[in-house]
Amino acid sequence: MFPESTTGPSFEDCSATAEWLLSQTDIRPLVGIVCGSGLGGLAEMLKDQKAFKYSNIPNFPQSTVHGHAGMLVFGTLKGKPCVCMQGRFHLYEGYSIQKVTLPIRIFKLLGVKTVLLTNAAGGLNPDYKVGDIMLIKDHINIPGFAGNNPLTGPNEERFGIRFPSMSDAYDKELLQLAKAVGVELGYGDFLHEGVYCVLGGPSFETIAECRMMHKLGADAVGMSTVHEVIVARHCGMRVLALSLITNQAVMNYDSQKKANHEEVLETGQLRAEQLERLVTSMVDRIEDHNNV
Ligand SMILES: O=P(O)(O)O[C@H]1O[C@H](CO)[C@@H](O)[C@H]1O
Ligand code: HPA
Repeated sequence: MFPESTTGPSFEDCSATAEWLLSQTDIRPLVGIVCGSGLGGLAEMLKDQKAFKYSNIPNFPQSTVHGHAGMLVFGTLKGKPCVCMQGRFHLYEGYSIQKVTLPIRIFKLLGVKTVLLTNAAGGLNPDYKVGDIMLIKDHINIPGFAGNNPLTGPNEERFGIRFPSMSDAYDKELLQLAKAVGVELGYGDFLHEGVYCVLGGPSFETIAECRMMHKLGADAVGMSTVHEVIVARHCGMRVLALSLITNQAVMNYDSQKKANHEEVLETGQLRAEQLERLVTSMVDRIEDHNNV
């Protein structure tokens, strides 16, 4: 038997939430978007909006972090039906990892084929500058090393298999497309492809931890996204994820700099428009199919 804390919301709970949402709107989303810290402006790009406060959605957790509005917005982007989480959940908010990733399973049950995830992240790669965009090509799941994986517990076969691969987590076709679209938009000088490392938070990293992650091959660090990617891939949705480098991780003992959430939100505002353009152009160009 699995302990209660590792079972998470049931398939029936997820279905009930999806059915409730589908009964409230005619939009049948093919693309699901998750907005990172300070990046919620993306949701405003949706046309013909139908928005739900998280507090009004059955079984949904509540957003508790500044910069995460707590609204689920349905609408169209470039004519394509989308659903957008204006605010995500994080482990450090105290939710179980299954609850943190519940909306991704709801996306699946709503009919979503492709998930576009955004986040704010600290740059570990010395070549990255504040305001750069990193397309995520791979991840390092530090909580996962210690057994904190969203697929822990009995496997729900209706979503996916017990042991999903993660070597193909980030869709290569979408990555190529995002690079091409980024260059077309003139973002070539501040667009990278790199590895995202997730930590539990909410405390920011020590200098030694930043040095360790960089040595392990990580280019950016954050406290989200990876759990969502694992759940999205488990149920066969395609994934594109990108980080806005909102601050440079402190790697040097001589530095007076300290990571802080205000800087994260400020950088989000500075680059919001460019990020919105990139995501909108991607939505316009992606083809809607699964990639299991
Ligand atoms: O990953 P998102 O949700 O963008 O948020 C990032 O910003 C917060 C820290 O400032 C952390 O929650 C980190 O994960
Ligand atoms: N560390 C962890 N998470 C973050 C950071 C960071 O430096 N910046 C934005 N989210």
